[in-house]
Amino acid sequence: MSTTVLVINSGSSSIKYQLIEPEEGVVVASGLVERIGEDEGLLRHTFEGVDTRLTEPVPDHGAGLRRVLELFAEVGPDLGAAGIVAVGHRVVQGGARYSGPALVDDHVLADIEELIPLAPLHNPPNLRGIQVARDLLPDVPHVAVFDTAFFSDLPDAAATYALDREVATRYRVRRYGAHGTSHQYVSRTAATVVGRPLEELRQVVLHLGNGASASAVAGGRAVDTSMGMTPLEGLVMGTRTGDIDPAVIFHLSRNAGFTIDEIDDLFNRRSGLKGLSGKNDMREVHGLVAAGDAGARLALDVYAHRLRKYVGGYAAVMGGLDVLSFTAGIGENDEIVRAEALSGLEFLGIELDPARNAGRMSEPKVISTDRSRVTVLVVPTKEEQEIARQVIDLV
Ligand SMILES: Nc1ncnc2c1ncn2[C@@H]1O[C@H](COP(=O)(O)OP(=O)(O)O)[C@@H](O)[C@H]1O
Ligand SMILES: CC(=O)OP(=O)(O)O
Ligand SMILES: [Mg+2]
Repeated sequence: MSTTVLVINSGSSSIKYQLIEPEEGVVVASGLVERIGEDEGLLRHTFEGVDTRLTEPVPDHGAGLRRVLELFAEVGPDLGAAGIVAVGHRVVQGGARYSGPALVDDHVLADIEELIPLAPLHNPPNLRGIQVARDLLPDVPHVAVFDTAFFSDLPDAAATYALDREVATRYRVRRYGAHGTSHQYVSRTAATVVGRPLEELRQVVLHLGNGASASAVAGGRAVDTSMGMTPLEGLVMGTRTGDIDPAVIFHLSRNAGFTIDEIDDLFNRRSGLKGLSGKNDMREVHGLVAAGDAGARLALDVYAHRLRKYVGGYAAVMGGLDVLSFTAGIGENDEIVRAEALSGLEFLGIELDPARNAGRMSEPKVISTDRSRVTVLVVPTKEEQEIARQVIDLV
């Protein structure tokens, strides 16, 4: 029986999981619980090429994870006999304390709980996932792998808000970033794909999923990233505003009678693509655009405009650009967004090849022309496999 790691990625409304043989890079089983907390939850469990799909209410992340472990017992593989040496947990916010993975103990749990204000949508389900998994699999080590770790040594100029220093220090207000496991994996993989040393490359990574973020990676080190103190800042996302003038908060509070919680809900859950078009899924936005919907067209324009600003800004931060990679649900699958995000950036040396850009990618692929000065790639992210690798390194 080979060594396996169970990886649990508890998102704001979903749980993704994989049972992985890290040395061989083999995914033994995988699955997804979506729409947690809604009327009907969706579950998919894949083992030996067979998909088991279920629709049933999943009230919260604890219930979702218990159901996942039942599915392992019902459909296989048997977790007791699967050779699990550790469980890896994605945790979004590790604050300034964690620059690498950590063996979960009571101190680490207390830290994750204490950091909830800095990732209110993500750390609570992450914490719940760890608690339930520890109860159900008490005999193996559990490891937390933090989204913020890759950004823990961001240059001060990029990490610091121009805010009163005493207030910022006392309340730990700075930029922590997120999606770091993905940005790290993709930037390292991109160097391999272009066949050049990581140390030589100035890279931009665009992680475009439901949450979305951009990073500038110079010589393998993150030098800037678009998510800030929380995963609300930066790019336009499925339901989040990304960058917005903070004075909008004062305005809505003073002049429109919104409470702080209502503004939080508005910015995090009712904005972004959903706020502009009514749909948070990019596939549905395209459907509306094709039917001539003006709100959806504007949503796509705002989305692409924001991306172009970040690409240009990060090229300026690094004094040039060698490699740009797209990843995550939209980045891997959406040729229209990829093309619109880079249109007009020929002056930076970016030239997309329409034929190479066409279609959905499940393997790393070059999508720029041979004469493009910047090599543009699609690199499917493998957050779960990267987490498993870091877990094995630690235990
Ligand atoms: N074929 C596709 N074309 C365009 N967008 C897609 C496609 N498939 C998925 N997406 C987008 O990817 C998003 C999910 O991305 P993913 O990286 O799985 O996000 P998360 O990890 O944040 O849940 C969906 O909300 C949708 O907008
Ligand atoms: C940090 C973050 O936004 O994560 P996700 O994309 O999984 O919501
Ligand atoms: Mg994700």
